[in-house]
Amino acid sequence: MTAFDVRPVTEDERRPTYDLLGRALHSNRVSDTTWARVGESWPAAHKFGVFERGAPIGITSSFDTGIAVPGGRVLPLAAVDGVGVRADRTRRGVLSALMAAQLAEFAERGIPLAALHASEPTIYGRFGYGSAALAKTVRVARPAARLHDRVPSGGEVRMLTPEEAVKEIPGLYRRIGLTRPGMIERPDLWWPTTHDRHVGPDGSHVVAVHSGPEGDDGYVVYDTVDTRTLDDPDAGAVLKVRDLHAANPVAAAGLWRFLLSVDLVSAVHARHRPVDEALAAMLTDHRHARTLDVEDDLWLRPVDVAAALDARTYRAAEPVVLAVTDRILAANTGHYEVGPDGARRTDAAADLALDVDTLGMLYLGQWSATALAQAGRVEVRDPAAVARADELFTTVTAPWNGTLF
Ligand SMILES: CC(=O)SCCNC(=O)CCNC(=O)[C@H](O)C(C)(C)COP(=O)(O)OP(=O)(O)OC[C@H]1O[C@@H](n2cnc3c(N)ncnc32)[C@H](O)[C@@H]1OP(=O)(O)O
Repeated sequence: MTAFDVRPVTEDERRPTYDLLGRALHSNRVSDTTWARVGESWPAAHKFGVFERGAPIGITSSFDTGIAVPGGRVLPLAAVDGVGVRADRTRRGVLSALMAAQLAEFAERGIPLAALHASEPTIYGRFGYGSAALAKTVRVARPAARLHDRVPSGGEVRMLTPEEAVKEIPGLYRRIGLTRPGMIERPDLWWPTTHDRHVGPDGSHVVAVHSGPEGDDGYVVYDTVDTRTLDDPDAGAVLKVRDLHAANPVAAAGLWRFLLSVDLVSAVHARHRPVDEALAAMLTDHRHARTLDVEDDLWLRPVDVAAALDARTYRAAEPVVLAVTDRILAANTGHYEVGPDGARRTDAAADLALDVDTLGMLYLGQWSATALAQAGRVEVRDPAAVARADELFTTVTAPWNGTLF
């Protein structure tokens, strides 16, 4: 493999590296107008590039934020929001060099966890990222879907103007808080593309807010796609949910009740929803809410294994000793005792052995130790330890990220 010279991106290289990423992801070259709007979301900080004759051929980017872990603590997170290699320079180790440099920098800065959304699931395991939270795509039939009588009710829904949405939604997301393991804080630099997310590229998105006795406590961003054709003039529109967060069950029910009440809509389509969202259970006939797909959502990389393991809570069970192998950040390789009192390094013999990417899969509670052992990802040295690890790592609420970055 060729050794590539990885270095931090400079201020002047922000736009060329943004263009490189856009090209790698097959989006159109960014116009001056778009760059004026989204450029501030692409600072030089925390970006690494590989360059040839002054031009970037590979780029990796991240921003600092916080992630909720089981038990509710919010840990520093490096959110990897862009990785791309120029098409004529792929498969010769550019990404590998970028990832190694980026992970070393995260470790040096003492960041315990890194995360990303993967364009393809085969890429990131080798760098220690594991598929840690899944998400589902759900399609609700309209007007057939009806909420049953006992679904919580109360409060009201009001629609915002685009200007109000841009102003109010960041604060509302913050106030709603990180209600599930895997959710992240959305820093200021994430929001400028809110013009695209919350207003829509051409003002096509709708934002509605739910208010309860304590004030605003939930919101939904959606747009509609007209599916009528000459052959099917009654097809109506499909309402696509882009972003929906609620602080409590009344707000969640109120937002879904609103979505299901919008006229001239034949289906409500929501991608990237929590796998255990109770929508089907809210309906009189739960077949009117079909899960179309379950896909990998958040990929998590323990950067400081000891700190990450010690930061989450565990359910009551006898401790287990994990032997963790990390081929990139070698300092993580070692044995860790994990129990209800936390986690610490140990010299004791290991009950279970796993690579650091599998630890990423286990960490937020999405995958059980049993499933990971059955899949050959956890090597079982003491069979009794598998059930203990299941109990320790299980979470009542499924993890979910819910933020596109
Ligand atoms: C977090 C995000 O931003 S997700 C978006 C990721 N970006 C994209 O998908 C844009 C399009 N793709 C690209 O830019 C590039 O192909 C990248 C970034 C995915 C890979 O970059 P490369 O420089 O080719 O990766 P590199 O040469 O270091 O490959 C490392 C290993 O991963 C494998 N690999 C890399 N990309 C892929 C892929 N798309 N599918 C399967 N294997 C892959 C390589 O074969 C190599 O395997 P090996 O170690 O067994 O030899």
